[in-house]
Amino acid sequence: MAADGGDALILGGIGVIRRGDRFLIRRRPPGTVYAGYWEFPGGKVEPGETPEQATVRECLEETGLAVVATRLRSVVEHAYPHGRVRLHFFDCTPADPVAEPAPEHACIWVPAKGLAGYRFPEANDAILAQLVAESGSP
Ligand SMILES: Nc1nc2c([nH]c(=O)n2[C@H]2C[C@H](O)[C@@H](COP(=O)(O)OP(=O)(O)OP(=O)(O)O)O2)c(=O)[nH]1
Repeated sequence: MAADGGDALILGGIGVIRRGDRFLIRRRPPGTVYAGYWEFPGGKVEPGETPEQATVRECLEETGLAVVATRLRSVVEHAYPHGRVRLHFFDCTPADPVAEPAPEHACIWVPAKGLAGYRFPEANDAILAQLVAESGSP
């Protein structure tokens, strides 16, 4: 982050949580970079964690849902004004097939085709296009 110097690489673990044909997204809270944008749950990798462990931890913290990371979808590097990020996007499924996110987290389930209606940080562009392509929409 910036406090470490502008050149520090921010390592992130992000969960692309899918149930059926829908994905779980949340609005970034006030006071964070890209506040008000939508995102996949996730966050910074802490010392001693793998990106996968960080993904599972952050998904639980930010949604209340325990998830299982099933596949590393991609690693995306992007230079933002606030710093360079390297984001590990993991495909995830909720550990409990009927559990719902805790209401206080204000998460929503959105089908792939609906994701274009939400504003995400730029590093997500390729992933969002992939999800739409995989959904088989015309
Ligand atoms: N969580 C998440 N972060 C994303 C996405 N796309 C994207 O570019 N980012 C960026 C924003 C941040 O620079 C970085 C993740 O940081 P974050 O601010 O969410 O991490 P955090 O929750 O650990 O943050 P904090 O505790 O320090 O506030 O990744 C996304 O889909 N989800």
